[in-house]
Amino acid sequence: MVSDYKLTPNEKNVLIALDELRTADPGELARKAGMKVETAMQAAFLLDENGLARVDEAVTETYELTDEGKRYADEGLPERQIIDALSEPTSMDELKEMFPPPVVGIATGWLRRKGWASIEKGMVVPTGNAELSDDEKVLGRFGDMARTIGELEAGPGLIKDILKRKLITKNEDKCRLVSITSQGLEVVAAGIKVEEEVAQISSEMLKSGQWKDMKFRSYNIQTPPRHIYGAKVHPYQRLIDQMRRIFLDMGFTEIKGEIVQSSFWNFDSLFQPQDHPAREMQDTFHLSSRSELPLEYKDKVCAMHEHGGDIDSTGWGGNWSEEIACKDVLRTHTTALTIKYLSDNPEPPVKAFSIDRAYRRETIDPTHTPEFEQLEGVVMDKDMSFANLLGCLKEFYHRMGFEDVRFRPGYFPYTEPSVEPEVYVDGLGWVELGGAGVFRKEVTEPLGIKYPVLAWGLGVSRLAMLKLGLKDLRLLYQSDIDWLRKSPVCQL
Ligand SMILES: N[C@@H](Cc1ccccc1)C(=O)O
Repeated sequence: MVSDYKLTPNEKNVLIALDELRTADPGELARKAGMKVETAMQAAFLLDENGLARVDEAVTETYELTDEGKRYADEGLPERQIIDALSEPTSMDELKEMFPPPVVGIATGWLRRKGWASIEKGMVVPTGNAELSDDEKVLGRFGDMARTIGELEAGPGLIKDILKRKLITKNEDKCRLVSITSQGLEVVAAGIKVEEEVAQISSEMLKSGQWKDMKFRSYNIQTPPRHIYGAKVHPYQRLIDQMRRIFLDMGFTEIKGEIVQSSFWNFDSLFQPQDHPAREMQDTFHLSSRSELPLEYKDKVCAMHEHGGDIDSTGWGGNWSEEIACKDVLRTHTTALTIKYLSDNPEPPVKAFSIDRAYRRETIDPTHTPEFEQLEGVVMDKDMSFANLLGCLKEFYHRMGFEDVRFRPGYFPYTEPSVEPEVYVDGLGWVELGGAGVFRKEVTEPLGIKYPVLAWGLGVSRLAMLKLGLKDLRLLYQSDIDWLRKSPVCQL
């Protein structure tokens, strides 16, 4: 048994109060023990842990009248209002003149159900028996207060019917009850001495020697401390920063750019045909604004699309429309940024990356959001080869902690060859993480780029899901405080 010397003065006072009350709600208990409710409950929980008291949680359900319910409680239910006004068979049309049509609509069904009237050939015929019905009795018992089902003297079926009519709402109130256990009673019976305990020693006490006669509160090193959650960087931002760091460490320059891009930079400069399905309304956010087309490139891009320009290519054929190219879109990939950057910086070497948002018309689900981050990068230099591309991506994924990386053949209108990098994750297998390739001549030539360009666009949120063990990527954007607190700062 727990002997009383281990109890704090608050626990002792609460126990003494409980000895008299036996069972009490927090307010009562605090009043009796002469302390604040929080202090009393803190002590009650400690007593509960030691088996001297019990804290129970109970849920009380109460019901309250809605505005409509209040009105009917005063004026009578629609069926009551109607039956009181009828002395003889009356047609529905007449009723609708006497009462607002919604009231008539609601009432007729109930008139029949309650046996107050029958409906015969469009006429409402009173049966002559319209005693106070159970639901009316219940409505009458509220008197403008929240009531329990017991106070309302109603069965669950009746309450359900009235809830369905939206005349009342249900509230659930949680309340606690503290009661003393037999062990607690024994402790009180054995006698409790309440002594002030000192939690902190002061220099005064030391100087005066007072401390010798004082009782000090002992430490309980078993009590789990309250969790303290320090401020920290959002886990998703932390991963983004880590990816950025890796590319900066590898000697890349970070580039930034506009979210709104012309179709020219988002699609045409990347040799994406103007009838490409990705350009359709259902895939892309189209804007009503337009941009000027860059004079130095537009004719060359046009020639490349229409007939392959001056290189050994057939182009896509047909007419390339300036009208389509100047329409603005929310960038559907960050490749729009890298291609523009390359056209501004055609001299080798170029090593650039961006980590930023892209926008596509996706229906939101656990693995899709209309806004998402991409990690885009390009390397342009003399003698760059496809093997350099694979090496670069492998290095990145290794630095992100993925040991096994492989590449599957892919297709993008702007790269040849094209690949889709995949990493191996225990329990999931190979997971695809974006696209990469070497820019086609059809892309580089009109922009005056003379050397091979290695390019990639990687999914960032997918990588974050893998690193953070998430099944739903929406969590990355929702700032769920509980998840944020629990997510560790160091990922192993
Ligand atoms: N832009 C492509 C990725 C990609 C970028 C660069 C080269 C090849 C592919 C996408 O969004 O899916």
